[in-house]
Amino acid sequence: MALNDKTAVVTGAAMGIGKAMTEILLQNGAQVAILDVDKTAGERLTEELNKRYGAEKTLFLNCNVESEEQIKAAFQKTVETFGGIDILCNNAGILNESTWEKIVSINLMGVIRGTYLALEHMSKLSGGRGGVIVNTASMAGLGPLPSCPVYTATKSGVVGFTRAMAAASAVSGYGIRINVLCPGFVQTDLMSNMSARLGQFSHLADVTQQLIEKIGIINVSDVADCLLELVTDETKNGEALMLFRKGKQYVTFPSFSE
Ligand SMILES: NC(=O)c1ccc[n+]([C@@H]2O[C@H](COP(=O)([O-])OP(=O)(O)OC[C@H]3O[C@@H](n4cnc5c(N)ncnc54)[C@H](O)[C@@H]3O)[C@@H](O)[C@H]2O)c1
Ligand SMILES: CCCCC[C@H](O)/C=C/C=C\C=C\C=C\[C@@H](O)[C@@H](O)CCCC(=O)O
Repeated sequence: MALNDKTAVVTGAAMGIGKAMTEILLQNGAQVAILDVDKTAGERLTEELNKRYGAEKTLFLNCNVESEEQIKAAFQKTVETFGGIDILCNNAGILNESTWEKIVSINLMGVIRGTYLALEHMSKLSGGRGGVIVNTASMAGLGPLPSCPVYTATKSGVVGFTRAMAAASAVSGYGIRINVLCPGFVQTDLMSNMSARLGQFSHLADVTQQLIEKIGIINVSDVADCLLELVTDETKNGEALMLFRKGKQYVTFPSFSE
């Protein structure tokens, strides 16, 4: 998929991985709706991007992915502004085991909500032009992080949901490819104040730090490069792309069909 004049929606786009995703999509010719709950960070980023890419290429929408009303309005405004949606990056996510219901509400339910709303705008069965959805999970969605059991559960859920939706899309003829990114540890704010984020599991902070040192930390640009691969390679549907310091790898899952 060439990105010139394609329209992308990125959630959690104001900082970290989402910001890097937004930038690589703009660099490759797309126009981007920047959705984030942090109005100040979103407006600051949009002002910076407008200077580099032109105001006609970006649209900031203050949006909490926990809110059906807000995300519905954001998608509608995106369609009104750019004429449609071709790419969705369900990226917004948090880590704080003390508020585990919020992790579920944002990391898993927010991805489901965004995907289902995108179907209404993107599916060829409902007048859309098809496209691609990339969900941001984590390596924790492939193997458990003992210090973050609910975060692990949400990311495992995103992997499973993505693979099921990709199969459903292929069989149904939605014309939408759906893939999942599983980064290892990435240098962003989500990695700060780790002990506080672990809640009742803060006693496992040292174990987690040892894992961080073992697996290593990558940059947001490494994740953005993998996003671009999943967006532009039209052979990719139902794929889980894992990336960490040693490199990237498409995950092979058990097959029960043989
Ligand atoms: N940093 C890592 O090590 C790492 C590794 C693998 C996966 N991830 C995942 O990558 C995604 C992005 O994380 P990050 O590391 O860039 O974190 P970050 O904290 O740097 O950025 C997260 C962004 O999402 C926004 N956000 C938070 N809650 C929101 C909500 N309810 N609605 C809309 N926007 C919201 C924040 O305002 C922020 O701009 C998350 O899903 C995270 O779980 C992160
Ligand atoms: C406190 C920071 C949390 C960051 C969350 C973010 O999503 C990053 C996750 C990165 C990596 C997760 C790796 C999970 C690995 C598990 O499979 C673990 O059980 C592997 C143990 C490997 C070993 O000990 O050899």
